[in-house]
Amino acid sequence: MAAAEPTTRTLPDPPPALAMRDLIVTFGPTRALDGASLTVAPGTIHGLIGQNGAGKSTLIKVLAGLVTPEAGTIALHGNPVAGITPARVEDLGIAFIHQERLLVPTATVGEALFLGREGAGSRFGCLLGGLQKRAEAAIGRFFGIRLPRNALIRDLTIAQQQIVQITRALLAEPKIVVFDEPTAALAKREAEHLFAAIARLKAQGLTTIYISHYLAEIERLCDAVTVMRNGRDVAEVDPRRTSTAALTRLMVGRDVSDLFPRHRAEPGAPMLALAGVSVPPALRDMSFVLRRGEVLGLTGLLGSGAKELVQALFGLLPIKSGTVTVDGRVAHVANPHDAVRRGLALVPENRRAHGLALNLGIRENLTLASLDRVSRRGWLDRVRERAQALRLIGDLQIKAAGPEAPVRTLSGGNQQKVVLGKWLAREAGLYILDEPTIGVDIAAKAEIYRLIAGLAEGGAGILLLSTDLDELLGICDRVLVLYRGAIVSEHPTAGTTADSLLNATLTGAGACARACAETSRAA
Ligand SMILES: Nc1ncnc2c1ncn2[C@@H]1O[C@H](COP(=O)(O)OP(=O)(O)OP(=O)(O)O)[C@@H](O)[C@H]1O
Repeated sequence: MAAAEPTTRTLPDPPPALAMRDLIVTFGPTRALDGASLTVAPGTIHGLIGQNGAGKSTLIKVLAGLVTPEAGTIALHGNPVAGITPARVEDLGIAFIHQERLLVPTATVGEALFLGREGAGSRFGCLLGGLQKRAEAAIGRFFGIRLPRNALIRDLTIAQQQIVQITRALLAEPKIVVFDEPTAALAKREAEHLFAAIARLKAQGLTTIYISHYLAEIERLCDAVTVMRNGRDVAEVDPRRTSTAALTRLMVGRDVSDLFPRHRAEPGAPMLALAGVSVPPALRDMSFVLRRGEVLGLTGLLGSGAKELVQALFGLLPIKSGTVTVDGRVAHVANPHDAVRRGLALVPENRRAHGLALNLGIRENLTLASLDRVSRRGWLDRVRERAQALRLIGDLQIKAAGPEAPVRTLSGGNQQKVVLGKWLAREAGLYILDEPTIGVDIAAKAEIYRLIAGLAEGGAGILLLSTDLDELLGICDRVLVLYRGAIVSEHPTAGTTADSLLNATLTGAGACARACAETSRAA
């Protein structure tokens, strides 16, 4: 008799950390989830991608107990769970890191981490020294870094604030952490810190769900990615073995070629010229010219002054010295109203706060800034207004139940498109666009770039503030780099690489000081 073969016993696979199955969620006429499923293996970083309105946030809201599905099941680590409510989420071991910063600006790091948590204070109130020590220990344990001592939340960079927010979530010892577009507000260098932190959490055994529109981040960080389209999961793939083009095709349902159109307008007369403009303490001695038909990029790290420049041009910060010329005339822009009167359109970064009337419909929001264009002798021409709104909804692929749907019912990315559409409809002479494509999906990005190129070809001047270096190189004619309140270099985009641009933003290396001097002379 032959000797018995040694038996090899394979351990069964552990159950998924999370298994959501066949979820249905309906909002009025919209099926936000139409049989969506998501399976996440324990200890992995799992990406979730899809076009604006695909249903990603709704899926996560079901997990957070904020939306109750009409059908479907949820299991955590192999155990079915029913009736998730926001109050039970922490006990279930799930933590959510949202885009919006929810920390109190005037709190210390210790207070932000521990107050409101059980066992945080003592009965003598907050023993600040004690909290401080515990805060340092917790941040050190999870992230291996130290934050400035005694700093208030408002003194921290956005990345540092995010670290505090994540640490606060981790103190509840979750097993699953969900990040919803965590890098939207981060400069490139800060995003690197966050990626390192997420990798560290994985090494500590945590399961992460990561939602992002940046496919490069998904490819770099995630072990698997679920692609959603129209309320369903259409694929789960290994992002490291799937090309960006293939991921895009899965999301959009077709190829998106030519993300960046090349507009070929010959720059015309100066549209905006700054000469020696100072906005203390943020900016000093800024000089540049933006011509008609030109897309001029502006970039810099947080604190570089780029944001303040945009605010000053729109009359939101006082200009102390120097001159601003718009279309050949010296302009004293004291407030946003003045700015609009002079033909300036600003698309702000914080669109939800500044750009939208959330309770009004899409049609009304789209035409708010351009009522004069859709009115005749003081009367609103409803037919023209509706036609214009429908055109923009089509151009920007705004996903909604219809043109009258209240803007608050749109997904985040679709709300962004409405603000952008509102200003594009105005057909201004000079556009200042602050991070116009953050939170916007790749197909809509291509459309927004096409619209920007179209505006430039039509003779508008466009100042594009962005931290997305590929976007700057893809759409601009030139890029100005700001560093600590001054323009340090100017880069014609032809022949410039993302690496050299990144280097300039990080180090302030003044590559083309001469070119800047030339433009200021031209002013
Ligand atoms: N409270 C609501 N009322 C009505 N419709 C809603 C509501 N919340 C979401 N929707 C709709 O459900 C669909 C899915 O939205 P969801 O926010 O889940 O998309 P998303 O994939 O997260 O998009 P984005 O990338 O823009 O954040 C969209 O068509 C949206 O308009």
